[in-house]
Amino acid sequence: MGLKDLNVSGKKVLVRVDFNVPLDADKKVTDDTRIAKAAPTIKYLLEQGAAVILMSHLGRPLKELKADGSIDKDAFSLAPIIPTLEDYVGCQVSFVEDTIGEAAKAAVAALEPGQILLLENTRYYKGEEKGDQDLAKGMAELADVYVNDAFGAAHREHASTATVARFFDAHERAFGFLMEAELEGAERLLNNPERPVTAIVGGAKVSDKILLLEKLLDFADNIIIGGAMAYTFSLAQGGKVGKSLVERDKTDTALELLKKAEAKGTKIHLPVDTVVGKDFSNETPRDTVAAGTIGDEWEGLDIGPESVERFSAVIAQSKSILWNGPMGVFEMPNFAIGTNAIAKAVAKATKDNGAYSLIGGGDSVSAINQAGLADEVSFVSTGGGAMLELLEGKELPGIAAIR
Ligand SMILES: Nc1ncnc2c1ncn2[C@@H]1O[C@H](COP(=O)(O)OP(=O)(O)O)[C@@H](O)[C@H]1O
Ligand SMILES: O=C(OP(=O)(O)O)[C@H](O)COP(=O)(O)O
Repeated sequence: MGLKDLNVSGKKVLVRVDFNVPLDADKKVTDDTRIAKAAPTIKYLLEQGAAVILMSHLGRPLKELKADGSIDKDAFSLAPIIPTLEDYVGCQVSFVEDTIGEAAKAAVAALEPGQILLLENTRYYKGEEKGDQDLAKGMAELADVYVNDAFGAAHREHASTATVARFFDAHERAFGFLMEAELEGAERLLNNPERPVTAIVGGAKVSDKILLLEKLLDFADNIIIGGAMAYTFSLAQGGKVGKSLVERDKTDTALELLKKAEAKGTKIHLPVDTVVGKDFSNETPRDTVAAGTIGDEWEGLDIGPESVERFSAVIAQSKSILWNGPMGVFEMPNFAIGTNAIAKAVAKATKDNGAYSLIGGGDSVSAINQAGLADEVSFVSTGGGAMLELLEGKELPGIAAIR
């Protein structure tokens, strides 16, 4: 059922959004794409006379607990995003410091049609990531209607993205406008993409994404690997990776992937050089070294110039391009050069070669915005892992639950 088919007038509508946005040290939103893209659904619901209850996760609070084992509420509260959200929806947003329970119920009871309430981070509850029934029931009790517009989290079978939908009848649940647009954006890559197809994968979520790469072998002609992902491959091939971010238990997976790629005729392109730093800061001393020769005191923070040249040549030949995951720590200007150069190469292939280019992922979108090239690619997706899994041919849990 589409959003416009729902009867929402005078109803309380629970909307799962993905407001997992990057925040700086002052808690300012540094890239508001996910908020901007969720706004049309929220505004439509308000115009129809609904009271809107928003819920989202932010980061991974249970994986980064404080020393005393408690949740770091200064780091993971959704409250700091409110000013940005208010700018986009054009009205005040109230906030409750819980996702379910008495405080949330009271805040919802006070909510009038045309008003918005934001619930606190869904991941403060252990049950969220387990898809817990009781937690989902607590969420469902707050509303008459459920809308899922959190494409970026649609690959997670969590209480707020999947389980909760099952507490609503078919005429009480729908996708939001962003979710619909994302599915359309993926369509062109899913259905007979023009070849060669090149997937560019980088970023930091190595264990999340390394298994997805195997599925991409069926889909892509070329896979370019950069970011932290590349060091796990380098280590697997016997290279020295110093202090670089690696996942040692994934080296066998990496080697198997290289073998399978060869058997399937998919070309894997790994960096041949890397920019290293002494520590994880912009001002740290830096150097460029051959891949696999990183000294013990150094960590890889960007791809090097020779890799940029080789990757750009592959991108220039491509007719369909999927990119998730920055090539380096682009948040630090000294290590953003590789990511910016690849962004330029993707924009150029789109313009000169008529390639269809899709870029997805919270940080990847932030990187393309930072490079000033978001308008020069074909489609900017709010999902990274979600988009990769969709293109893998999976029905995402967040989508299945609505359907
Ligand atoms: N070599 C590297 N070492 C450490 N972190 C890296 C490296 N390269 C990229 N990153 C980090 O990866 C993060 C993005 O990863 P990820 O979450 O997988 O991407 P997305 O949000 O686009 O899906 C960025 O914050 C970036 O700084
Ligand atoms: O940022 C997200 O994913 P992405 O990094 O793949 O774009 C989503 O909000 C999902 O977050 P998660 O990977 O912690 O489940």
